Amino acid sequence: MVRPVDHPALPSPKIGVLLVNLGTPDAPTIPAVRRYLAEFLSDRRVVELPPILWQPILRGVVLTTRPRRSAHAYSQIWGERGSPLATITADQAEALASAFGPDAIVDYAMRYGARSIGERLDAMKAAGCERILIAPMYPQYSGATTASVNDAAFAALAAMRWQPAIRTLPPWHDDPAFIDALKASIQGQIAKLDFVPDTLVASFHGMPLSTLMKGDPYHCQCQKTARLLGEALDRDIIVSFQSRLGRAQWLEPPTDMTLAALGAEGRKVAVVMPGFIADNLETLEEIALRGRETFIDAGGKDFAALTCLNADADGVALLRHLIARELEGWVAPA
Ligand SMILES: C=CC1=C(C)c2cc3[nH]c(cc4nc(cc5[nH]c(cc1n2)c(C)c5CCC(=O)O)C(CCC(=O)O)=C4C)c(C)c3C=C
Ligand SMILES: [Fe+2]
Ligand SMILES: [Fe+2]
Repeated sequence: MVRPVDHPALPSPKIGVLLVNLGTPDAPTIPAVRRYLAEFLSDRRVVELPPILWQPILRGVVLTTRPRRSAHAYSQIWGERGSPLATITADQAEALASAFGPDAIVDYAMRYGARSIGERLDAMKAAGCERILIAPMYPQYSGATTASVNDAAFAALAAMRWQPAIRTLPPWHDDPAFIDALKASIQGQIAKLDFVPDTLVASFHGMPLSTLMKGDPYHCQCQKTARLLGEALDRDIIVSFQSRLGRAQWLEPPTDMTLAALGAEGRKVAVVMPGFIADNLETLEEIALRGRETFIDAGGKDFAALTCLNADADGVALLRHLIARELEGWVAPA
């Protein structure tokens, strides 16, 4: 068959892997944080109130008060390369660049703010990706996180004439490889502390209690991660939920009250945050800085906030394992 001379050039077929995390402001400033929060908190997967009720509260109250406090929080954790969440996600993608063979492209995107999912999917398509794995970087599934990432990916696809084939990475909250990676990371970090923790707290990002009642599996998946981790480490783990926002009832118990009570009891505490695969504002500011303060103010002395798996060897090996399994049939096993 003869190809018309003006037929558009076609790149050779590739596989794409798109790591997607939450997103972060462009800068630790009030205007940048306001822009970020306006997009984030307008997502109906995140705040499920009808927009006619929520938007006046968001515009009139939340976006006039919260950005100042949040910008200050971000300024305390901002690094030379920017927001830790963005930097670590970039490092994870970089570390995986050649993990799935010469025909696979590994990239990353953010659900909110810069480096959007649509922009990166367009870039992958232009580079010849005919099959793409969307990999939301959340161990536990929730409508507000995993589903929101997948919605945004499929919305971007809706604008494409020639869509790539798509797979999405399932949650891995109970995957033995995740539990093993957490166990190794926690044991390694605890061995380097200058005290021996007698109490291990697993703090997860909170969600409104109503999401559990409506069938969101997030709460159960957090509990299961903590139970399996406790079994693997052969020790009790106290589960708590951080970052309550607004007046509605959230998942309980709250991490700040848990840490205050443990401080008052004189416990030696290590906090792990197995709901995040990369350190971010919630781990570095809310727990490592403010959580420590709460604990010390209540009378506690020994406190450690352990880091997430990040782009450390254990973290990269885990992501490689999870992604390789999902690419089965698309790329030959390594
Ligand atoms: C790990 C999963 C997360 C869930 C579940 C989640 C739910 C959720 N979050 C908010 C509101 C805010 N979250 C904020 C920051 C933030 N949230 C997550 C992850 C989850 N959120 C991360 C990783 C981060 C940090 C991002 C970074 O740049 O480092 C913020 C912004 C900061 C602040 O002002 O406190 C808000 C707001 C809701 C309402 C919600 C569930 C419905
Ligand atoms: Fe959040
Ligand atoms: Fe928070």
